[in-house]
Amino acid sequence: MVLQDVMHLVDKGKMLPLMEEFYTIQGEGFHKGTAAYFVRIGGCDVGCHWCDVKESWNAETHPPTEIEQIVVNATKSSDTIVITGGEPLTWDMGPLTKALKNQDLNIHIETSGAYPLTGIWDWICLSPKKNKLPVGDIYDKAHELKVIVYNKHDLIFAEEQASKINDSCILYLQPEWSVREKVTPLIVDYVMQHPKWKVSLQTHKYLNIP
Ligand SMILES: C[S@@+](CC[C@H](N)C(=O)[O-])C[C@H]1O[C@@H](n2cnc3c(N)ncnc32)[C@H](O)[C@@H]1O
Ligand SMILES: Nc1nc2[nH]cc(C(=O)O)c2c(=O)[nH]1
Ligand code: SF4
Ligand SMILES: [Mg+2]
Repeated sequence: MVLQDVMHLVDKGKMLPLMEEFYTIQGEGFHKGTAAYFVRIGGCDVGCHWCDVKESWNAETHPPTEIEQIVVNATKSSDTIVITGGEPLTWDMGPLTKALKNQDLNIHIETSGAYPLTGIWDWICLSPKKNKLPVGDIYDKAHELKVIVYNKHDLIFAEEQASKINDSCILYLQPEWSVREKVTPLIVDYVMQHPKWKVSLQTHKYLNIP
């Protein structure tokens, strides 16, 4: 396929820069402990300095992959597919999620919400970032809000974000991994004093799984 055709298909969400796919246990948030097939799409310009997948940022380093291929692989492994990245909403998620839905799969997204919400989702995990805030109506649609806590100020940011979210949304505070020993006690105290929040840990890192 010539480059122009590939770019056109990526633009339409029919091909996506695929970084990796793996069958594992959802480590974070509401569905932690549940087996799921992860699809990691390359490309993100949000620039979190503590991001644990910086290799995902440059979309050009990840091969444009036909969504049909992603669906074939996903169908073999699990009923639950987690689309993550990178920032999946960099791309049009309509075609991929429609194709996965046709296979009767549960489709979850991990997103910063920095770009408009596209696609059909059974579960939306919104993890907002200060340097590129969520856009559009994702605050009305998110099922869980997962704020990463790197320092004390992030608790103020968490409350600002919670004030914008829908009433059914489940609220999580998750320690930033590199400072977990310092911030986890802060989060524990905060959740006991503000019990509308729950603690989320990156349990896959404790389990030594992807
Ligand atoms: C790598 S991101 C990809 C999806 C999307 N770009 C986002 O940020 O939501 C997946 C999840 O990991 C979280 N995360 C990334 N780096 C982390 C770190 N160092 N410690 C804790 N959580 C982290 C993100 O906030 C997000 O909830
Ligand atoms: N096991 C596992 N659970 C996760 N939950 C969210 C992840 C992500 O990187 O989006 C992730 C991940 O990378 N691995
Ligand atoms: S938005 Fe997500 S992928 Fe992008 S830098 Fe932040 S944590 Fe990493
Ligand atoms: Mg991860």
